Amino acid sequence: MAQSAEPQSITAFLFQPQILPFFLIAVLFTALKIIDKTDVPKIKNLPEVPGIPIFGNLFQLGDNHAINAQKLAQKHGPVFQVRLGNRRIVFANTFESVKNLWITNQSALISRPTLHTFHTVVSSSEGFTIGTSPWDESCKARRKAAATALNRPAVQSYMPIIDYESKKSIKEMLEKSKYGDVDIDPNPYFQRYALSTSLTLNYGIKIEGNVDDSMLQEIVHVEREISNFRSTATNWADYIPLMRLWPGNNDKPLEYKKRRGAYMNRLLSMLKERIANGTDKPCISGNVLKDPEAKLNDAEVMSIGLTMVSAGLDTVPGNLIMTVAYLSSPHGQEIQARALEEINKIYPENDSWERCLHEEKCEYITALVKETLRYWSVIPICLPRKNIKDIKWGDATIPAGTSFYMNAYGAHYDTSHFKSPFEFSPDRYLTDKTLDDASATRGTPHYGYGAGSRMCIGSHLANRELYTAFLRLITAFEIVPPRQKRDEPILDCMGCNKLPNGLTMDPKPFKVGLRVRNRELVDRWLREAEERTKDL
Ligand code: HEM
Repeated sequence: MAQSAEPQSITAFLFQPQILPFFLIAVLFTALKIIDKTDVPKIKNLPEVPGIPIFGNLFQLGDNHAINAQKLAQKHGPVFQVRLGNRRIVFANTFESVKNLWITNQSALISRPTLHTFHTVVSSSEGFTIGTSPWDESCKARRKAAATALNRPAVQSYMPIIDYESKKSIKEMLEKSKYGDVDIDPNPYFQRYALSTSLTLNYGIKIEGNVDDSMLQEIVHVEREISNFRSTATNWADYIPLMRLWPGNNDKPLEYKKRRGAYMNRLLSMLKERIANGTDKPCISGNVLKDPEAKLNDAEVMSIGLTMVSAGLDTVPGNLIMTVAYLSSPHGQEIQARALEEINKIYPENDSWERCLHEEKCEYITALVKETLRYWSVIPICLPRKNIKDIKWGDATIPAGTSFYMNAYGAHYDTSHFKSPFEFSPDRYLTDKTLDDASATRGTPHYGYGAGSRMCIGSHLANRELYTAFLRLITAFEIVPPRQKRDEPILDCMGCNKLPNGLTMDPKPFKVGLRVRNRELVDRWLREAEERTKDL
């Protein structure tokens, strides 16, 4: 009797009007303490941006993490810690701090964190790409296989594909612009250029149709949506587990997962069918599937396929078309004139279209490619990393298991490293007489491809795609502003982006005019490329 009366009396005590408010506050406080725990405790001696319970610094970083983190760095220093929901994140915001953490500490900073929306929802059946995989034996094997297939000599052997695809895009641009009479949006031509190149490399299957090809449009659309699920800024449910319970929270990710699964499985079955019929063409996944010694299982072959389809799809066209936009501006006219002069000096016989397949002799175009990768910073917050060993930063020890975000935009617009970073200036990357920025030509030129142990393994391929496209576009066309004011591009790296909190830049639509420089010559270059690639 006495035992059953005791709890009742405690309840009665707590529910007294003068006690209840204190009791509720205590309950709330304890609940907050439990929910509000971060994966990694506060790191001592590392500046911290003060945040609020549950959300941490999500509101301060807002819908443009790159710009807002750069502003926070002015107050808290180049490297600081924030809390995004229950995650502790170390942000690096300057060129030097990225170099120290990503390059000097590359063996420690080799893994990637997993995030709920992308890893648990979108990737539950097809698995992760290489760039989203934590470091383990499987990731190592996939990365090695893909890196071997994308190394410099391998990429040289793919130049016929780049020859074919760039010819095809320029030919279609000529036709759609009615040889310069109509302004056009260059984006779809370069989306096909990038995707068809990757599909040919990986599956031996190219996009046969024009830019309205339905498979092209489906893949471009779905991969863009999925890249937003990968963004470190858009999905608050990644950081606040309670938000995952919100009805409908997973509907969109699940829809796109299904749509992606459909074309990924179709591409793999097409390849397997061709292998069975003996009609397949040499390609990366085909080589793995046919190799009896291959150490990769089916899931790993799918992961390489996912990587090849997605990795260059937003990045190559984003860089290409935004520099085409810039070239149409008044300063862009000067850059085109300079580039053309340099190309004509090296290739007085007008054979640059063919020679660029074997050599990269025009230093000015190489510099234009580098400046493109810096200025447009198409992945403003680089793919996230996680350290597998403690890392020292000043007096702080950042424990293994912490997530790191590289503010590539902040590093590219760091005035202590780049002179006049807001100017688009290929000259800063010329090695001789270095006109305006000596520091940029030493060591790592930019972080467009990331840095260190998990740096982009597609950079040789992407560089060749960009170099070939710029050289061919500049020799074929005078790129001029559009006729209508409303079609004019926005020429700053943040203003031009439809989706500043996405993983990759999504350029706002614009048009340019393309005046053919010498129709006879362009027709000849197109014919020759067609002849060279007729068996592809
Ligand atoms: C201009 C085009 C491209 C840009 C700007 C770009 C940029 C990047 C960046 C910033 C990273 C993260 C690196 C890091 O964490 O340090 C990355 C990773 C990666 N990229 Fe690219 N990329 C491009 C094209 C490509 C292409 C064409 C491919 C392959 C076909 C590719 C394959 C990869 C892979 C596999 C990774 C993951 C590496 C890893 O996690 O170990 N990329 N890329």
